Amino acid sequence: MPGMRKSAHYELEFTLRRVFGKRDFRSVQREVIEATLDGEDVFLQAATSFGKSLCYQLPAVVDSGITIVVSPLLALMNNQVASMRKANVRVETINSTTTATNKKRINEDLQCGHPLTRLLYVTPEYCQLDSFRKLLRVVHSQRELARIAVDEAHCVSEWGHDFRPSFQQLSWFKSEFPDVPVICLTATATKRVRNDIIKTLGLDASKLKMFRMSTSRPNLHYEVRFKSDEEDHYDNFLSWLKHIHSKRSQPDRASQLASQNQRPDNWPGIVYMLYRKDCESLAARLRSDGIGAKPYHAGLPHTDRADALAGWVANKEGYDVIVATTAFGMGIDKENVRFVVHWQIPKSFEGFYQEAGRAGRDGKASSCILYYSREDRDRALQVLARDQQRQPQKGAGVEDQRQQMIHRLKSLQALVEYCESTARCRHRIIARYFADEGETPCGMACDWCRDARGLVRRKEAGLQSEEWISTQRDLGRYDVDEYD
Ligand SMILES: Nc1ncnc2c1ncn2[C@@H]1O[C@H](COP(=O)(O)OP(=O)(O)OP(=O)(O)O)[C@@H](O)[C@H]1O
Repeated sequence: MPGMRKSAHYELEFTLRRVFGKRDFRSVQREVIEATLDGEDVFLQAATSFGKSLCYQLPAVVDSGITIVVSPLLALMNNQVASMRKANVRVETINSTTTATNKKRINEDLQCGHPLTRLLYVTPEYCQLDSFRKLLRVVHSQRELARIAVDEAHCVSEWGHDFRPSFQQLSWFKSEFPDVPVICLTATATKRVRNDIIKTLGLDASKLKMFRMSTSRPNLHYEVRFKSDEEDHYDNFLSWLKHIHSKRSQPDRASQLASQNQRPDNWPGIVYMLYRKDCESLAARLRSDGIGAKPYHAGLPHTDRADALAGWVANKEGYDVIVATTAFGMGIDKENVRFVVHWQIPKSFEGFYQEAGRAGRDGKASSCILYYSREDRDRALQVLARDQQRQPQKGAGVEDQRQQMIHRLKSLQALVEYCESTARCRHRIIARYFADEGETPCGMACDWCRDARGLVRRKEAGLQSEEWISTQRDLGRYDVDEYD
């Protein structure tokens, strides 16, 4: 069985340089890779942009057999597949956009029992199909099923209990193939979520190799901007962006950028919205003001989404800013994302950290701005209350769902505290949420550390008072649409 060979036999450094084009391993990458190659089950929790994917991609290249990667989002799968293909690794994905011809070709590769495919990205829903399971049994019988990687493993806990129950069925892998190592990777898991993932996947906690790294992203500049329903914060955002463009357009800077083949207005970023319809209208509004913006959400045709992602990744003119729902985010890897803006308070603390984590993956300073209003806070709480009412009151899984609701509420409350806080470094607040005891270097990389008094002033001027909010709430002013 792959994984029985000891990792010492593999040319890890050579493959890192030759195939992945990296000079050195980052901290613990080597240890994680060695553990999974030695056949251990592994749990890796590390900050966004740490380089978790390499920890299953490199073993897939050096080891024999195929690695199945369970991945939650289409954009993430396509992004990863594209980057592995650039490195000439045989990688495939089966998802809703795979053509019948390609699916047939991939299935035939599996059916022969000795697949040439090194990595196969699939959704948890696909893993439930009998036809796919049958093929995996064939591969396993030939000792060619190298390992199972569960990417963005927190989804097992966060989504598995309600709208994507297939995550809960992933225990099938361990019960069917106990000898095949599993590697779980996530940037965001509280202790409860970690335990839930381990239990759900049927892993033995006492044998599991656990690697927990810091959540800290010191190059991200966190900032909360305050707003209310009374005013449109579009102008605030637009003038901020235009100011950056104009600084980059000054003659010296512009000629420097031109010599590097860069445009002054290529300041790539993502604006996150809660509602699909708002993505299109905001992108159109930005375009009418001269910003190259494209919408991205699950309701758009696949071709439009693929075009938006490809143009943005390639820094193409007209594709500088993606206005997206959370369908775009988790795991997306583009190195020069200079800003992530949340147009409203996101649904969870984890979601906020994940999405903000798309910024600054090249290590350079990048802005993470969250526009916060108390009206949006109340809307988010209303959505939660409504979802709670819709839950079944009896039957299997009720207790799991109840616990899940409690977690969602706690996570949202923690994010509200993050937004309302004027007493602590934002990097520190994030570290505390994830019970991360390591260093949280900030310097001036958050609005509190930069100017705590100014923050208090802006908060007082920008937010509606709690009295006003509660009166409006009683009048039913914060009725909500469905989220994406
Ligand atoms: N050892 C390394 N040296 C240099 N760059 C690396 C190394 N390992 C990974 N990277 C790069 O770091 C970037 C982030 O890696 P990756 O996408 O795997 O992050 P991640 O940990 O999965 O983050 P997220 O949780 O945000 O998805 C990629 O561009 C990758 O090529």
